[in-house]
Amino acid sequence: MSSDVLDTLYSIIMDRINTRKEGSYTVKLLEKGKPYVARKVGEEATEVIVASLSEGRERFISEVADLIYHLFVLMAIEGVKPEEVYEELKRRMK
Ligand SMILES: N=c1c2ncn([C@@H]3O[C@H](COP(=O)(O)OP(=O)(O)OP(=O)(O)O)[C@@H](O)[C@H]3O)c2ncn1[C@@H]1O[C@H](COP(=O)(O)O)[C@@H](O)[C@H]1O
Repeated sequence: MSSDVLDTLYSIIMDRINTRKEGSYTVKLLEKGKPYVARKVGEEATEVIVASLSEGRERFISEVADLIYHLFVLMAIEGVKPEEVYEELKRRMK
């Protein structure tokens, strides 16, 4: 997965948060609050597990994408940029 795609996704999420664009799912999530978004990340992770165990490759890819999107919305709420996570991952590289 290219980090360009992840960086672009994060930029779009930040744009939605800053402009409060009408009809935006990201804004809808934001309005529900951090605990809701955090729970949503948990739900999406569970859906990844179910897809992995019983729903096939395409469904698994789709659920991973859902998880990444919701995780990025939670990161935006926490004020954590993807670069900070990349740095942490790089630090762990052996
Ligand atoms: N990558 C995504 C993305 N992945 C998943 N989703 C949404 O996440 C939801 C997940 O589905 P669920 O069934 O779990 O949730 P739901 O029943 O729709 O909603 P809940 O009431 O449970 O919260 C769906 O509504 C999807 O449309 C996404 N929504 C937006 N994006 C990206 O975010 C950008 C901004 O989107 P908007 O904020 O909608 O403009 C888009 O350009 C995309 O790049």
